[in-house]
Amino acid sequence: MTTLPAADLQLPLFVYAQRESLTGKSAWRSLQEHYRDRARHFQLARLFAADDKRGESLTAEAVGIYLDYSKNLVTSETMALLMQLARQCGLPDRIEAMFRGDRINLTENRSVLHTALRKPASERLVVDGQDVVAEVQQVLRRMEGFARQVRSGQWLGHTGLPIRHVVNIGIGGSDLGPMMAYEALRPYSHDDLTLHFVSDVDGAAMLDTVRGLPAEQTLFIVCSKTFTTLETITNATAARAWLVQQLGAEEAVARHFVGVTTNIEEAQRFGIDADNMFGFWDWVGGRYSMTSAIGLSTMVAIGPEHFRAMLEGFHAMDEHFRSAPLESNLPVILGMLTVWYTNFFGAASQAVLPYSQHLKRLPAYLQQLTMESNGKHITVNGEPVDYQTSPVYWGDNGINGQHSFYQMLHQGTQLVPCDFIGLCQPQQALGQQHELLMANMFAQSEALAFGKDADQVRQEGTPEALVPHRVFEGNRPSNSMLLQQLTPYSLGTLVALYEHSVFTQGVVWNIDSFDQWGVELGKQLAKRTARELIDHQQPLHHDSSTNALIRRYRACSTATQSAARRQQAA
Ligand SMILES: O=P(O)(O)OC[C@H]1O[C@](O)(CO)[C@@H](O)[C@@H]1O
Repeated sequence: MTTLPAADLQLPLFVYAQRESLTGKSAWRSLQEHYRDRARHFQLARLFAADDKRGESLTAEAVGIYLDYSKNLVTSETMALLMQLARQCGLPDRIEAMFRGDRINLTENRSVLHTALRKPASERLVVDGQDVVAEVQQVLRRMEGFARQVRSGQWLGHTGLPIRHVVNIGIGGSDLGPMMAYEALRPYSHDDLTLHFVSDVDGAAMLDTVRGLPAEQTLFIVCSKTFTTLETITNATAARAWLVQQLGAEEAVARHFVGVTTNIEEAQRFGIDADNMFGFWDWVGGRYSMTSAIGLSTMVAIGPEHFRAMLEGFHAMDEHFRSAPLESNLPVILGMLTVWYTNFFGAASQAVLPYSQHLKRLPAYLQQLTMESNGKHITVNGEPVDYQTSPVYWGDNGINGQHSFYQMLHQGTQLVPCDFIGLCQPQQALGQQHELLMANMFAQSEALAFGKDADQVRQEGTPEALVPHRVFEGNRPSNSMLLQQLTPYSLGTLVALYEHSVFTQGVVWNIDSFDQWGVELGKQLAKRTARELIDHQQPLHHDSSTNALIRRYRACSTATQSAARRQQAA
């Protein structure tokens, strides 16, 4: 955690703080009027009936992603007002400031340069006297050398055997991106290598993973930006003990552990060899780090060439975000639509529904990206907001969702804008199953938008008593995104699309999307509580609920331990 002297914060705050509150801006007030007088009465069926080109005009396309936002509760007037709001919030300048390396992470006084991680090697970006692109490329080349050795079987374990299993130990941004990418790009993965991910400090996670793994062919990649995260260090310590016990030699650690971190000293203290360390920089936020060395497991799985293709996809979307007019800028459109539903329709959540088995971890990845970034109620000026910020992002593989929570999307009482994501071509075809999959995606967005009225239900011969139950009101908004195919490149474009949508929202809400102070208190309390759970003599000074829970836990665990001892003795 960085604690900054107040003086350090003066300059950036002065530059970026918005003097006029969001709700005082003229575009905000125009949107309020627009909502009150017109938009809250919008009916998608009527909007489509009035304009037979709507399904083609309210679309945008860039770097291989086709975005259809016509099934949203908007008109071209709404979109124009939203873009006006984005401009009044200074979005174009803020985009430039981020790409330039200004310290836009105000509360930590840091640049935000994940976009530099995917810049082509031929470019330069000098920040604080350092060419960050050159530094990035240097680490990438080391990662490539290492990945090639592991993939080709040249990197040998302690007993001289090649690596067959790679265990990524990390949590949050040091886990979710690599895990999501591994799932998404399985068809690109090396046949002889299996990746595993351990994040949870629940011992079951590590035990389940190592059970049956051949230690002599297993490599652990310990990923932690700070190298102080309790869960990761605890799991890495357990993994090291397991390895040493299995192979009977402390020296084995050098061939079976690599570290990815910004905190080289701490990783060395842990026992990771300097040669086995891959660094990155404090200007890469954890949830924005899958294109840094945190992506080492991804690179080992899919190979350096595919990893570079993924970086190119990210970069293509970065450039689009930086240069396209706001009106046709995919991340801006997506971000401003979220602002529209959150702040004017009062939507509290946003569903992400990929129609792709391989994108099944995308919603989990996006939960951290969106909510750790924008789940805040204090503006960069240090004042509480008087409007809502991040909605709850949630979702699952769309087809599975249809048989689980879509009932609520269609007939529940809450408005839940949906992002449908589909592919024109499957990674691997199986008969006509892809057509069936995509038919479902198109059908769901159509059903949500247009529903089915009582007359239609009656015409189907439905008994009168059931009619109200079988009516679909429709008018439920969604975006549909089509990618040609799921490739390393297109995955990069998709993830960068959401990164920049989150940025857009954060700029409008005038919050720092790049800190995460809200995770600290729980961590501090857990440390103290862990001591109390281990040492039952420690006095308890919590509230009465927490004290009672701890006492109950102590009693249960003591009883279980005594029973286990009795069983052993018998
Ligand atoms: O990579 P680290 O430093 O272990 O942090 C892991 C995760 O923990 C968090 O700091 C939240 O506690 C995330 O922002 C981060 O991605």
